[in-house]
Amino acid sequence: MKLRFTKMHGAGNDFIVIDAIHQDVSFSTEQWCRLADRRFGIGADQILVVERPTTEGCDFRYRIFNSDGSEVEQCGNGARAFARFVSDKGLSTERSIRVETMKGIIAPRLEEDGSVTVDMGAPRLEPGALPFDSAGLDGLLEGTDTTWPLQVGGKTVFVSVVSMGNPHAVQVVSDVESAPVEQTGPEIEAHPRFPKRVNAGYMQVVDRHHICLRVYERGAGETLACGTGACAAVVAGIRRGLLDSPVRVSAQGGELSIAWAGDGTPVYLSGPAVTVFEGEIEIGNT
Ligand SMILES: N[C@H](CCC[C@H](N)C(=O)O)C(=O)O
Repeated sequence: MKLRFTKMHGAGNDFIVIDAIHQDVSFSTEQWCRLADRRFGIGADQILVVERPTTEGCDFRYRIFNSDGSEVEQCGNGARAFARFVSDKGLSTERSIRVETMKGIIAPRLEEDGSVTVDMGAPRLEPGALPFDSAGLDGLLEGTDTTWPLQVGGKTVFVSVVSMGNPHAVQVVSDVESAPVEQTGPEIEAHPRFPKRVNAGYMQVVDRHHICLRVYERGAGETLACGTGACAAVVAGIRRGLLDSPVRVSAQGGELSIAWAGDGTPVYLSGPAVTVFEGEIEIGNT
């Protein structure tokens, strides 16, 4: 079958976006992987699928597939691209929309300056939300209840665990450029204390309103930016008394802005959403 798609990115985190309202899109894991493959397919970190809503009061349903074919709960950079896509394609005439995901409802808003701001919902910090197996660990590091000692590469690293719908383990490093992302990212992603795996964040605190961040993403490897990773890092930094909202997040692919007013309130993610090209691809039946 011929599949129409749009290639997009948000701060270098790149996506294939598919209108599944006007196309039949029910692919196997292998087909998702082939589409995302940078040599045998189109190439992307994630594939974003636009569907009709199943929840009252929502405008769309938003499904997310990592490049390894795994379907996941949330994608922050993708939410901005999603909002730009449905507007540009005339699927919505509203500047603000409500979108249901596997884990909750998000609300992207198209801004006058071309950026997109997303209400990503409230973070969850209890280990069971990720899930994270904290059995036998003494998590109260520096008086926080989000930071836990994790055995990685024969050493103990202290990670803050935050769920933005999807799971994040964020550590503070002195310099992101020299952080062991490639060496320890895969081990943290697949760590047995994260039964559904985890996104591994490495955050350098520049000042109380600015961090640099790298993320080794679950199911995709290191990406040039990670929206939910930026949310999780700022939440962790604020709770550890290192940051004050709003926070500028410098990723390798661009800048994001995060605002959070504290426990029980939503995290707001702002940043770019760029269309790169439109395309069609012939995809086999298996
Ligand atoms: N790899 C993530 C999904 C994509 C998140 C990221 N691209 C973002 O912008 O939030 C996971 O498996 O939870």
